[in-house]
Amino acid sequence: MKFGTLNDLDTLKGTALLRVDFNSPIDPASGLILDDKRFREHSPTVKALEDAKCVILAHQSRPGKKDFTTLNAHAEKLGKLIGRNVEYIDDIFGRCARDIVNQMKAGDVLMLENIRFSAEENLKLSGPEAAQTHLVRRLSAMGDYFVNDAFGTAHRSQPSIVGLPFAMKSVAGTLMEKEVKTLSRVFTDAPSPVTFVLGGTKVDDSLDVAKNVLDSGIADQVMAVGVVANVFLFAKGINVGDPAMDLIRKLGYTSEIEKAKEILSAHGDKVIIPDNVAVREDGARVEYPVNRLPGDLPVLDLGIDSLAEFTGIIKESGTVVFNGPAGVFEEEIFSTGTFELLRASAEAEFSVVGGGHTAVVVESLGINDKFSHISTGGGACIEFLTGKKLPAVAALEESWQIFGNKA
Ligand SMILES: Nc1ncnc2c1ncn2[C@@H]1O[C@H](COP(=O)(O)OP(=O)(O)OP(=O)(O)O)[C@@H](O)[C@H]1O
Ligand SMILES: O=C(O)[C@H](O)COP(=O)(O)O
Repeated sequence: MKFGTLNDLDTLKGTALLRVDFNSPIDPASGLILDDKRFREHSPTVKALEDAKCVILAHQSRPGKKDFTTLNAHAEKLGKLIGRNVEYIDDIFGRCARDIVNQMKAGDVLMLENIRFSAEENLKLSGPEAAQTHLVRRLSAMGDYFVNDAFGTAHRSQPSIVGLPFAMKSVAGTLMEKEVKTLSRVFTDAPSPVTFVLGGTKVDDSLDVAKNVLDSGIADQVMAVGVVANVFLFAKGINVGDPAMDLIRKLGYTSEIEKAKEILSAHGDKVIIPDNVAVREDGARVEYPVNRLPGDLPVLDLGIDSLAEFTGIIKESGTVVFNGPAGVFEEEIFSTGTFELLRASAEAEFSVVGGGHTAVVVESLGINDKFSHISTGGGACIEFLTGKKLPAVAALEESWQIFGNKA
């Protein structure tokens, strides 16, 4: 099945409901939005809708979290970036929101309140169920068509993501289209050899990706770094020490060790694991071979010898997919592995970065232009790479079947 895009719509006039993902890091003290990547990435879609009355639906964080807040600053930031007035209203589908939408003129942009302020948006529902929520019924009555550009939220089965496509004609925005097309290339015509570098702390997701890409033959090799490497090392019978094991336990990943063992027994020769690592000893970076690690020191980065081996393999790769840092890069002495692996990956013919932390590092190193693609998705990108169809994509495809060719 295929989904519709902006090019498939007969007209980009009328009232467009545009779902974006502006969820961004926010400074708790000042309330300032600290990173505008997602704003920059959604701008082309907002611009493409310049003849429409553009009603933006977005979220910031989740209920219960400190950065769960209103979208006033988000409207301001978008306005500055696109050089147009973006009006913000502290309402989602109530009388005030409906009145203001009714008064909009072509070319106006309106940002509704954080859609997760509506309790229903925080439910996990199927598309048809979600289409029956008050939220979707009210919102769909306010627009002529729906544009989903929120790739970063594409892995959530929430009403604005999966319900609106069942209630009205819906298409993907330019960012959604670009993300799906580029990430799909990893599965289809990626230049070989294909190397996945999987690090960071999300061990369960990373092991799912590793299993999918090795079972299916998409990856020629998987490099494990960060906490993911520690789990593989332990699965291989290496004592990574108490601090690393405590962290694995604290993150709830003890059961992942079994999964890592299964991957190693099926594809052991294709899983590349560090031979030497860096630990903190008396406040300094000290390197050890993994089979001579002192049991009481935390493993915080790839060692230099393994780094040389890993960058060598990356340099021979046609495609590199990088998700999750190689160490505690926030501390300068443990940033070498992450920085150097990213610099090497940027040189590959086809280079893709996923994961919020990793994308921020790439931008701070000033090598963002060298990568073929830096995904705006954290969880969405990694779930895509596990080979599952994302709920947002499935809903857009269904929608195109239902409404696509009808006026
Ligand atoms: N060996 C290690 N021990 C402890 N923490 C580590 C280690 N290696 C990496 N990390 C930590 O992993 C964190 C990032 O992991 P995460 O899986 O969240 O990355 P990401 O997928 O790029 O980001 P996001 O969750 O924002 O999408 C960093 O804060 C880093 O300090
Ligand atoms: O940043 C993200 O991953 C998306 O905005 C989704 O946010 P969530 O994990 O709170 O659903």
